[in-house]
Amino acid sequence: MTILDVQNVSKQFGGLKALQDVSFGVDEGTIFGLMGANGAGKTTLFGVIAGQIRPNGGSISFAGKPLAGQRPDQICRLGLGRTFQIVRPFGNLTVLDNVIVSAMYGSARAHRLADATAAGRQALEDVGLAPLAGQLAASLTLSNQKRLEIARALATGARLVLLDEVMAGLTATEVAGMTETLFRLRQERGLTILIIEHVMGALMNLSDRILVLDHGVPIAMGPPEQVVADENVLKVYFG
Ligand SMILES: Nc1ncnc2c1ncn2[C@@H]1O[C@H](COP(=O)(O)OP(=O)(O)OP(=O)(O)O)[C@@H](O)[C@H]1O
Repeated sequence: MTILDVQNVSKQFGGLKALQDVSFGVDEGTIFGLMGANGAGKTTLFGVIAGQIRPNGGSISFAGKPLAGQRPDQICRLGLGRTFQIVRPFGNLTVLDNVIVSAMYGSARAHRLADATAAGRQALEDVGLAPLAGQLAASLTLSNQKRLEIARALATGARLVLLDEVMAGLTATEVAGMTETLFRLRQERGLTILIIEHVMGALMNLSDRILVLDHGVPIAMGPPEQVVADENVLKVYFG
């Protein structure tokens, strides 16, 4: 079943066409990769899907519901969460308090502190941060801050998460650990993941399907092995 349906989405910033007629569908419980050089439009596409950027054209539906005109908080409560390239935890709060705040905000609608705490603890468990629940978020390593970002998205009750470069700046061992965690989230939680990643090996390994953007234009889409052999992709990456 298609959980996210993007049809002919376009976005211009003044004269710059950041996205041109972008269409794709993401099946529930799959990992969908977004690939493209710096400035290709990947983060803009995340912003449009999450309701932070209004597109100039096209339509998006999530779990069968059109997202047009919905605010980011409304989209979040429908079960669509995102992380940002630059991690933004509440540094002065503990790891657990960070996810409790998310649980109170999102689709899980945990109004009682006990429910929010349970949802938060589960999210920390899911990303392997449970042992660090009592630490201040600011004291975490970059790798664990990225994990906390994912946990915050999960704690909102997200069924689909948009992950923006969660591998950036991590060591090879940390990348392997993160890859394993994302596979487990898909397997055990049935989570659907849309992922932007410049760490190519990880993107190829993780993704069921990949969309390649070049200056806002979709140039290839398919399974990783098909996309890396695509003539247009080779031209853009290797000239
Ligand atoms: N708010 C904005 N105002 C004007 N131009 C913007 C804005 N946001 C993005 N752009 C431009 O739109 C284009 C696409 O940017 P975007 O950040 O989506 O690319 P990206 O593929 O995510 O790049 P990166 O891999 O570097 O994060 C770029 O040329 C960028 O400069």
